[in-house]
Amino acid sequence: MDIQIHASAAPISTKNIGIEETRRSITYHPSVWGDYFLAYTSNDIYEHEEQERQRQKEEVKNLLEVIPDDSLHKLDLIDTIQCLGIGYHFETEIEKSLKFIYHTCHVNHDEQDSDLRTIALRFRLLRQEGYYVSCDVFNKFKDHQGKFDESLITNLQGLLSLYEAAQFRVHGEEILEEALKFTTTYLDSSLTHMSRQVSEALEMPIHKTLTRLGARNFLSIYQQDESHNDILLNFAKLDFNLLQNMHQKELSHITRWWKSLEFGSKLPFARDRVVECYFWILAVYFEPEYSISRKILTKVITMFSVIDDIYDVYGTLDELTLFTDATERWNFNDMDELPLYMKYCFEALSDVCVEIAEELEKRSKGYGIRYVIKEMQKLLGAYFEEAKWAYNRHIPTHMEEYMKVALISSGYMMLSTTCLVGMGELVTEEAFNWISTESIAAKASSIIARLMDDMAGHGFEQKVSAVECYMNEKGVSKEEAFTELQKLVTNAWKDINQECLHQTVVPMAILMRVVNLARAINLLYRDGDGYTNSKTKLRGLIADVLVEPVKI
Ligand SMILES: CC(C)=CCC/C(C)=C/CC/C(C)=C/COP(=O)(O)OP(=O)(O)O
Repeated sequence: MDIQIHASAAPISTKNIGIEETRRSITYHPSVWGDYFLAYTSNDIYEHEEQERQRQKEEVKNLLEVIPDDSLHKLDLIDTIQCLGIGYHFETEIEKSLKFIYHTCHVNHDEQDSDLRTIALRFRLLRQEGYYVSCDVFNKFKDHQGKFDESLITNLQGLLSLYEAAQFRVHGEEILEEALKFTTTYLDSSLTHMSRQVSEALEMPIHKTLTRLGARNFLSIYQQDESHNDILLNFAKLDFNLLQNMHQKELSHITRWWKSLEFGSKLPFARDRVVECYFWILAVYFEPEYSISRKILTKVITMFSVIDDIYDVYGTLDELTLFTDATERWNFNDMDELPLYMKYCFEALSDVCVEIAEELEKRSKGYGIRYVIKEMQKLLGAYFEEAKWAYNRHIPTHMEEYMKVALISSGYMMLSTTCLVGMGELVTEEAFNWISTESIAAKASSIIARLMDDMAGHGFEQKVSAVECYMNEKGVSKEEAFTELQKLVTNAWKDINQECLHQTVVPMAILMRVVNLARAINLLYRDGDGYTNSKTKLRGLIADVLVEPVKI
């Protein structure tokens, strides 16, 4: 762990004590990347590479057209295309095929002659697309005692497919709970030629995998598979590298913005994690059409990382009161009372908001800025509430009291709302309204973010967390609290799965941003706070996606 908490860390009353002595302080490790990405200014994609991409894309499209929708090969082809991270090129074709597959498998009840692998694969591909398929399709794999048939344990492909399908379970689907236990037990103990694929799946199922990381891993697994298709493999490699080029260039631009703020000298106490923030947002959208969204959301999350450090670490209670008041009024002319470091921060945040407003105006969606700023203000208010708890050494007596504030302070409601910016025609006032008030998935994603962050930070973060609240309220041990909070995280995933099966007022493309936010937090926080301590695991993941090209 690379965080050092200084001796004067405990929050204390500021009365009669010099401001500097009352400040909490934590030393974070410096940026892993520094100016590394600045160099990628002009790695333009050459015309001949773009032409080659188009040519190869047509070949893959032909494959999709040639294989009929009622053939089992079609399921495999769609799955491979999606795992290789190139599904975004063929959304229309895949959507059309899955629609056909959904209607025919429903109407014909033709499950009788399909094996476990096929049924589970079809189930997953359809649920991924938002189609409800009953989990009763797995009943036939149970024995007369109502348990999964032991003979299935030699069918590794089937088990793996069932394991991946079970990730899409919603509340009350007992058979999928059993399926998950059954498959995990046997996959865990399997040692076969499939072992790399199995161990990667156990580590991170497809449902929770970030598209770019998943593509990178699957590319090497697929390449080693003797039955691989060269058309798919070559296109996926080329596309991976061309996208990487584009992302590097964006990151160069964002690094320049970050350096221009000079926070390293103006707010030296704050975490310097702009590259990690970009990676976080790349998980939310990686496609070329969302370049502006990525730029904006990376700036927003980077700003809130600094602001989080102001509230959690550096700011005194008096300063935080002034800052919260000023941001509540959102008036940049009345910053005189703020300490200089807060002025710098507020100015930078305001500039980002002006950029957001301009972007929305360009597309005649000017109303969106109201929603964005309102969510930011709610977030700042929640940060302030938590700072007061810390200063007053208050631990909420009930989880309900804590979660009311902590769900907002997770920042995920604000990010879910702001991620609509730059999403073009998909964005409507209804969508803004729905995400910020009604979406079950956005709330679930916030629960996942808050609880995973609290479990990861337990024991060394100085702020109140769900772990202490739960232990206090229920009178249980830390271990029991972790088990229960983990269950809440699992349930939140079921909420997300459920909402993705309903026809909501927003298109699936919007809902997927919220799902992707949950995937990002799961990756970054499941083995501790991988964001703050980004020198080890996260550094490698960033290198895989943003530094190392795939060997052609
Ligand atoms: C993890 C999380 C809740 C992320 C929400 C998204 C968001 C606004 C990210 C900005 C960076 C940030 C505050 C990371 C969490 O730091 P931290 O672990 O110090 O967060 P905390 O102060 O809320 O515990």
